[in-house]
Amino acid sequence: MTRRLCLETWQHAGPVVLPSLLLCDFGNLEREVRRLEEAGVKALHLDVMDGVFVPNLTYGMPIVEGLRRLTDMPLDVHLMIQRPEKYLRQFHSAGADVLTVHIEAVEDAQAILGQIRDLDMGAGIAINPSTPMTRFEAALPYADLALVMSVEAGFGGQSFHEIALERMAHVRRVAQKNLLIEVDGGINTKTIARASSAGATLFVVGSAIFGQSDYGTAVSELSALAKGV
Ligand SMILES: O=C(CO)[C@@H](O)[C@H](O)COP(=O)(O)O
Repeated sequence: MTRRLCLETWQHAGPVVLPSLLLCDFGNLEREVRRLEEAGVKALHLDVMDGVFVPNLTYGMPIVEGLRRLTDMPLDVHLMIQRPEKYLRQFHSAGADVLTVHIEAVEDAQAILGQIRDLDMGAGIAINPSTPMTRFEAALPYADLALVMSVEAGFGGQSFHEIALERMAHVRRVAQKNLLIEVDGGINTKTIARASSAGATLFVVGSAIFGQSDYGTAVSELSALAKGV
Protein backbone atom coordinates (compact mmCIF):
# COMPACT_ATOMS: atom_id res chain seq x y z
CA MET A 1 0.00 0.00 0.00
CA THR A 2 1.32 3.51 -0.73
CA ARG A 3 2.10 5.82 2.15
CA ARG A 4 -0.69 8.21 1.13
CA LEU A 5 -3.32 5.50 0.87
CA CYS A 6 -2.40 3.88 4.18
CA LEU A 7 -2.41 7.19 6.06
CA GLU A 8 -5.62 8.47 4.46
CA THR A 9 -7.35 5.21 5.33
CA TRP A 10 -6.35 5.57 8.96
CA GLN A 11 -7.21 9.27 9.06
CA HIS A 12 -10.79 8.52 8.03
CA ALA A 13 -11.31 5.13 9.62
CA GLY A 14 -12.23 6.21 13.15
CA PRO A 15 -10.54 4.19 15.92
CA VAL A 16 -8.25 1.40 14.66
CA VAL A 17 -7.28 -1.47 16.98
CA LEU A 18 -3.88 -2.89 16.02
CA PRO A 19 -2.98 -6.23 17.59
CA SER A 20 0.63 -6.31 18.79
CA LEU A 21 1.91 -9.66 17.55
CA LEU A 22 4.51 -9.74 20.33
CA LEU A 23 2.08 -11.87 22.32
CA CYS A 24 0.72 -14.09 19.55
CA ASP A 25 1.38 -17.80 19.02
CA PHE A 26 4.43 -17.74 16.73
CA GLY A 27 4.16 -21.50 16.26
CA ASN A 28 0.88 -20.87 14.41
CA LEU A 29 1.44 -17.52 12.76
CA GLU A 30 -0.79 -18.11 9.76
CA ARG A 31 -3.65 -19.31 11.96
CA GLU A 32 -3.21 -16.24 14.19
CA VAL A 33 -3.42 -13.93 11.14
CA ARG A 34 -6.60 -15.65 9.93
CA ARG A 35 -8.18 -15.43 13.38
CA LEU A 36 -7.38 -11.72 13.51
CA GLU A 37 -8.83 -11.13 10.02
CA GLU A 38 -11.99 -12.98 11.05
CA ALA A 39 -12.10 -10.82 14.18
CA GLY A 40 -12.34 -7.73 11.94
CA VAL A 41 -8.79 -6.50 12.45
CA LYS A 42 -7.65 -4.11 9.70
CA ALA A 43 -3.91 -3.71 10.43
CA LEU A 44 -1.12 -5.41 12.39
CA HIS A 45 1.48 -3.92 14.73
CA LEU A 46 4.91 -5.54 14.72
CA ASP A 47 7.36 -5.01 17.60
CA VAL A 48 10.98 -5.25 16.49
CA MET A 49 13.35 -5.30 19.48
CA ASP A 50 17.14 -5.61 19.43
CA GLY A 51 18.04 -6.49 23.02
CA VAL A 52 20.07 -3.24 23.19
CA PHE A 53 17.64 -0.34 22.93
CA VAL A 54 15.24 -2.43 25.02
CA PRO A 55 16.05 -5.41 27.27
CA ASN A 56 14.13 -7.83 25.05
CA LEU A 57 14.86 -9.46 21.71
CA THR A 58 12.15 -10.33 19.20
CA TYR A 59 12.38 -10.60 15.41
CA GLY A 60 13.36 -8.67 12.30
CA MET A 61 12.79 -8.56 8.56
CA PRO A 62 12.07 -12.29 7.95
CA ILE A 63 8.93 -12.20 10.10
CA VAL A 64 7.78 -8.94 8.49
CA GLU A 65 8.35 -10.52 5.08
CA GLY A 66 6.53 -13.71 6.09
CA LEU A 67 3.55 -11.73 7.34
CA ARG A 68 3.53 -9.69 4.14
CA ARG A 69 3.04 -12.94 2.23
CA LEU A 70 0.22 -14.01 4.57
CA THR A 71 -1.94 -10.87 4.46
CA ASP A 72 -2.68 -7.61 2.65
CA MET A 73 -3.35 -5.79 5.92
CA PRO A 74 -1.13 -2.74 6.52
CA LEU A 75 1.93 -3.63 8.61
CA ASP A 76 2.75 -1.03 11.25
CA VAL A 77 6.34 -1.74 12.28
CA HIS A 78 7.60 -0.34 15.58
CA LEU A 79 11.40 -0.33 15.70
CA MET A 80 12.71 -0.58 19.26
CA ILE A 81 16.30 -0.70 18.06
CA GLN A 82 19.47 1.38 18.09
CA ARG A 83 20.62 2.84 14.77
CA PRO A 84 17.30 2.25 12.98
CA GLU A 85 18.56 4.32 10.01
CA LYS A 86 20.69 1.32 8.97
CA TYR A 87 17.64 -0.86 8.25
CA LEU A 88 14.95 1.37 6.70
CA ARG A 89 15.36 0.07 3.16
CA GLN A 90 15.30 -3.55 4.33
CA PHE A 91 12.08 -3.11 6.27
CA HIS A 92 10.56 -1.43 3.24
CA SER A 93 11.58 -4.35 1.02
CA ALA A 94 10.15 -6.75 3.62
CA GLY A 95 6.75 -5.10 3.27
CA ALA A 96 6.39 -2.54 6.07
CA ASP A 97 3.77 0.17 5.41
CA VAL A 98 4.50 2.35 8.42
CA LEU A 99 7.87 2.50 10.17
CA THR A 100 8.18 4.08 13.61
CA VAL A 101 11.49 4.92 15.25
CA HIS A 102 12.12 6.03 18.83
CA ILE A 103 13.20 9.58 19.54
CA GLU A 104 15.60 8.13 22.15
CA ALA A 105 17.32 6.03 19.46
CA VAL A 106 17.94 8.65 16.78
CA GLU A 107 20.17 11.71 16.56
CA ASP A 108 18.54 13.47 13.62
CA ALA A 109 14.83 12.67 13.71
CA GLN A 110 13.97 15.03 10.85
CA ALA A 111 16.41 13.30 8.53
CA ILE A 112 15.34 9.75 9.34
CA LEU A 113 11.61 10.56 9.10
CA GLY A 114 12.32 12.11 5.68
CA GLN A 115 14.14 8.94 4.60
CA ILE A 116 11.19 6.79 5.68
CA ARG A 117 8.80 9.00 3.69
CA ASP A 118 11.10 8.93 0.66
CA LEU A 119 10.75 5.13 0.74
CA ASP A 120 6.96 5.63 0.49
CA MET A 121 6.24 4.42 4.03
CA GLY A 122 4.37 6.29 6.75
CA ALA A 123 6.88 7.83 9.17
CA GLY A 124 6.30 7.45 12.90
CA ILE A 125 8.13 8.84 15.90
CA ALA A 126 7.75 7.18 19.32
CA ILE A 127 8.48 8.31 22.86
CA ASN A 128 8.79 6.39 26.12
CA PRO A 129 6.93 7.65 29.22
CA SER A 130 10.16 8.64 31.00
CA THR A 131 11.62 10.71 28.13
CA PRO A 132 11.22 14.52 28.15
CA MET A 133 9.01 15.76 25.32
CA THR A 134 11.22 18.54 23.87
CA ARG A 135 12.98 16.68 21.01
CA PHE A 136 9.86 14.60 20.30
CA GLU A 137 7.74 17.70 19.90
CA ALA A 138 10.31 19.25 17.56
CA ALA A 139 10.13 16.13 15.35
CA LEU A 140 6.34 16.06 14.98
CA PRO A 141 6.12 18.33 11.88
CA TYR A 142 8.19 15.73 9.97
CA ALA A 143 6.11 12.72 11.09
CA ASP A 144 2.87 11.13 9.92
CA LEU A 145 2.31 9.36 13.22
CA ALA A 146 3.16 10.06 16.87
CA LEU A 147 3.42 6.91 18.98
CA VAL A 148 2.94 7.84 22.61
CA MET A 149 4.10 4.89 24.69
CA SER A 150 2.00 4.21 27.77
CA VAL A 151 4.56 1.71 29.09
CA GLU A 152 8.35 1.72 28.85
CA ALA A 153 9.05 -0.10 25.59
CA GLY A 154 10.20 -3.70 25.88
CA PHE A 155 7.51 -6.03 27.15
CA GLY A 156 3.82 -6.76 26.81
CA GLY A 157 1.53 -7.09 29.81
CA GLN A 158 2.62 -3.94 31.69
CA SER A 159 0.29 -1.43 33.34
CA PHE A 160 -0.83 1.74 31.58
CA HIS A 161 1.09 4.93 32.55
CA GLU A 162 -1.34 7.81 33.08
CA ILE A 163 1.24 10.32 31.79
CA ALA A 164 0.39 9.16 28.25
CA LEU A 165 -3.04 10.82 28.55
CA GLU A 166 -1.72 14.34 29.08
CA ARG A 167 1.01 13.75 26.46
CA MET A 168 -1.51 12.76 23.78
CA ALA A 169 -3.75 15.70 24.61
CA HIS A 170 -0.71 17.99 24.33
CA VAL A 171 0.31 16.49 20.96
CA ARG A 172 -3.27 16.90 19.69
CA ARG A 173 -3.16 20.59 20.66
CA VAL A 174 0.25 21.49 19.22
CA ALA A 175 0.72 19.19 16.19
CA GLN A 176 -0.55 19.42 12.63
CA LYS A 177 -4.18 18.35 12.30
CA ASN A 178 -3.51 15.28 10.15
CA LEU A 179 -0.91 13.78 12.51
CA LEU A 180 -2.06 10.33 13.62
CA ILE A 181 -1.76 9.63 17.35
CA GLU A 182 -1.10 6.03 18.36
CA VAL A 183 -0.94 4.71 21.91
CA ASP A 184 0.78 1.50 22.96
CA GLY A 185 1.02 -0.34 26.27
CA GLY A 186 -1.58 -1.46 28.78
CA ILE A 187 -4.49 -0.73 26.43
CA ASN A 188 -7.51 -2.75 27.51
CA THR A 189 -11.23 -2.31 28.24
CA LYS A 190 -10.40 -0.14 31.28
CA THR A 191 -8.01 2.27 29.54
CA ILE A 192 -8.98 2.52 25.86
CA ALA A 193 -11.85 5.02 26.26
CA ARG A 194 -9.64 7.47 28.16
CA ALA A 195 -6.86 7.09 25.57
CA SER A 196 -9.41 7.84 22.87
CA SER A 197 -10.69 10.95 24.67
CA ALA A 198 -7.09 12.14 24.98
CA GLY A 199 -6.70 12.08 21.20
CA ALA A 200 -5.51 8.63 20.11
CA THR A 201 -7.12 7.00 17.07
CA LEU A 202 -4.70 4.08 16.73
CA PHE A 203 -4.62 1.61 19.64
CA VAL A 204 -1.95 -1.06 19.93
CA VAL A 205 -3.22 -3.99 21.95
CA GLY A 206 -1.36 -7.12 23.07
CA SER A 207 -2.58 -9.02 26.10
CA ALA A 208 -6.16 -7.70 25.93
CA ILE A 209 -6.52 -9.57 22.62
CA PHE A 210 -4.10 -12.49 22.79
CA GLY A 211 -5.04 -13.23 26.40
CA GLN A 212 -8.65 -13.83 25.29
CA SER A 213 -10.02 -17.01 23.72
CA ASP A 214 -12.37 -15.08 21.38
CA TYR A 215 -10.44 -12.40 19.44
CA GLY A 216 -13.61 -11.18 17.70
CA THR A 217 -15.36 -10.29 20.95
CA ALA A 218 -12.21 -8.66 22.33
CA VAL A 219 -11.68 -6.51 19.21
CA SER A 220 -15.37 -5.50 18.97
CA GLU A 221 -15.53 -4.53 22.62
CA LEU A 222 -12.32 -2.48 22.42
CA SER A 223 -13.44 -0.76 19.20
CA ALA A 224 -16.83 0.14 20.68
CA LEU A 225 -15.22 1.60 23.81
CA ALA A 226 -12.77 3.61 21.69
CA LYS A 227 -15.74 5.01 19.71
CA GLY A 228 -17.45 5.95 22.96
CA VAL A 229 -20.31 3.50 22.38
O1 LIG B 1 5.61 -2.25 22.23
C1 LIG B 1 5.12 -2.83 23.15
C2 LIG B 1 5.92 -3.12 24.34
O2 LIG B 1 7.17 -2.58 24.13
C3 LIG B 1 3.68 -3.16 23.08
O3 LIG B 1 3.23 -3.30 21.75
C4 LIG B 1 3.14 -4.23 23.94
O4 LIG B 1 3.52 -5.48 23.41
C5 LIG B 1 1.65 -4.18 24.04
O5 LIG B 1 1.24 -5.20 24.89
P1 LIG B 1 0.12 -4.94 26.01
O6 LIG B 1 0.67 -3.87 26.93
O7 LIG B 1 -1.10 -4.51 25.29
O8 LIG B 1 -0.01 -6.27 26.67
